[in-house]
Amino acid sequence: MAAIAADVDVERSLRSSATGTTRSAADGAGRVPVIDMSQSDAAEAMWAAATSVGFFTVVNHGVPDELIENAFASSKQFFARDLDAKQRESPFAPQLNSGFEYFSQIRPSTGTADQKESLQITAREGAMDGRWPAEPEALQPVARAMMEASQRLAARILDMLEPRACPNLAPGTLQKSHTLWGQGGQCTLRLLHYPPTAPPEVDSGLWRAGPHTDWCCVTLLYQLPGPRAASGPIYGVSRRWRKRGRLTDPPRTGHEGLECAANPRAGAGQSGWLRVDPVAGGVAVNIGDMLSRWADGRVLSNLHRVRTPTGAECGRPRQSIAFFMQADKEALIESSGETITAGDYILGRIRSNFAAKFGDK
Ligand SMILES: O=C(O)CCC(=O)C(=O)O
Ligand SMILES: [Fe+2]
Repeated sequence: MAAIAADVDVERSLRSSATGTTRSAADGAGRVPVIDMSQSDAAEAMWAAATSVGFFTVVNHGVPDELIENAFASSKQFFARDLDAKQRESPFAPQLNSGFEYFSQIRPSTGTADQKESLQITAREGAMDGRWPAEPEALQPVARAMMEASQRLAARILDMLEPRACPNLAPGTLQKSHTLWGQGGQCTLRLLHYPPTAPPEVDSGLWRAGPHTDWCCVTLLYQLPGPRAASGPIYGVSRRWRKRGRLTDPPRTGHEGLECAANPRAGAGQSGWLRVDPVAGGVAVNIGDMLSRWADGRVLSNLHRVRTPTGAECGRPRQSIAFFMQADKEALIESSGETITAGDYILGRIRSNFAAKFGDK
């Protein structure tokens, strides 16, 4: 499977350079583009973002504020439970990409376990049987609703990118290839919790999430502060800060730390890491390897990572929610390189991150 090996090699090649520098946001360079989905030029702006940094934030995206808030609340309650209960009620099934995992994802770029716990919910028939946690009770219905709203948004995004990214596909192919809860379903909602880090662990060589590319077509990444923190037309910046002319550096909450960089395949070398700080009312979006393959490289996935907290950020947790738009198992990802089913592709990438869970050496 040359396709899988090539994509994993991009991550592995970072081992010696994974600690590249973070560009300061003070000069405005630290922000990824914000795209207003309600504007008529949204598709144009999205194409520009997808073919440069590969990361952007969408606003007016249609996912209800209250749903996002409820999802974060249920997630918080779930992670506050005993480790034993989480493991017992939601056993991790690596081949299904489903269940609860605790400090067990080893990124090829680092060789160390991400400092996080996560609940993976894959929308395939039977995948969550015996894996839905009993508490909080609201988690299952909220997660299902989040999946539906996220899949709708991701489908809109794919529709907007498809004519330029995959001109040879029949219109609508991308969105039709991503279904929820069928036998071949592979879309995954991931609730993430990065526990507080104590100052001595800083510079330990550990990452909240080591540098990687995503395996999917597109990822929607919900960050905190959530929707209600928006207080004015300049997304993510409170009135008080705007008055003082501080447009690019809103108050820190400790939930920050996500950074992105261009894919080394872009040929521009390592261009440096940009901050993808939470934008109130916005959802961060990034291009994954599956879309990049389908588009024959017309769009590139990007690297991203969650750095370890420093200074005053220490002692604070990070919560995020990711939705991975991954094509159904039988979907054929055709490219000029190798044609591979989406099922084989995802399985290969899971294996590269959870080798021990498969009993691999
Ligand atoms: O928590 C985050 O923001 C990043 C999560 C992520 O990149 C992933 O799970 O693939
Ligand atoms: Fe990711």
